[in-house]
Amino acid sequence: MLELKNIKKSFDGKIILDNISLTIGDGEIISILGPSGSGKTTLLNLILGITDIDSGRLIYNGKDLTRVPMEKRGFNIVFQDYALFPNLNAYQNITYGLKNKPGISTQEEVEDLIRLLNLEEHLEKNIEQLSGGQKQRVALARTMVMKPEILLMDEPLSALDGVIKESIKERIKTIAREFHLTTIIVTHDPEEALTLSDRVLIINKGKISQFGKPEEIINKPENSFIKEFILNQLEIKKSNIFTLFQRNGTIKKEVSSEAAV
Ligand SMILES: Nc1ncnc2c1ncn2[C@@H]1O[C@H](COP(=O)(O)OP(=O)(O)OP(=O)(O)O)[C@@H](O)[C@H]1O
Repeated sequence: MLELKNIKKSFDGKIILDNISLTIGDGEIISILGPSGSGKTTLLNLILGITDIDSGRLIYNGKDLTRVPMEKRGFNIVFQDYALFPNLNAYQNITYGLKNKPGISTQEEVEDLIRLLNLEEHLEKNIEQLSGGQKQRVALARTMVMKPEILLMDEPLSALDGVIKESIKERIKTIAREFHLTTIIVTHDPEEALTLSDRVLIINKGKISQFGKPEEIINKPENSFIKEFILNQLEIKKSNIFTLFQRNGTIKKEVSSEAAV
């Protein structure tokens, strides 16, 4: 269990995160959702340990990690740009971390992960020969072989589109379930957050706006920010799709106008 207690962070005298308190259960998939500049990445970095917490406490399974350095927390991150080594092939990237911590994953476990992420055919390829989705899977495998206590992901789907996005989303869910791995994902996309996670943490201007299951957020939005910003975005998306369908003549007029309201 990961507990955040009254966490505060300022940069240059400006409060970025204000009194963040929440508890995340083992094996939960959590999305941190909010507009640009709301403090999502800062919160992820505080949990990871690359940014210091000003005040408040971070507790993992009863142990106070607030001042514990990043490398001793046992959490690991998949960065938005994947941060793969361009001079190494896919397999060398996946197993890179094992050089410093040999034996953390057995050969069999590495192979299982490669299979789970469907990377068998791509192991010999250089990084520039991989598609965005393949790079994302290599980055995920590289992080997973290190058996993180908690998996952190910063905008893992933002560089992907359509079918690839859906397939990576499913793989993240599979990995989290299979390994009973607490997974915390930053996103600015409500649809992504609501379809990927067990619970969604919505932050606005550094404060928690709502923290709940996707159905609670949809059915019981707690304040006007959730209603106006988050649900509005979903409505706009829906209505854009229907407008496009209507323009293409691929949907009946009466259905589209009802759904677009
Ligand atoms: N190292 C830093 N020094 C000074 N200000 C910072 C630093 N890191 C972040 N900030 C500021 O903190 C605020 C929150 O940034 P953060 O990156 O956490 O937001 P975000 O919600 O992840 O935004 P985005 O969706 O645009 O990535 C921003 O105003 C940003 O300029």
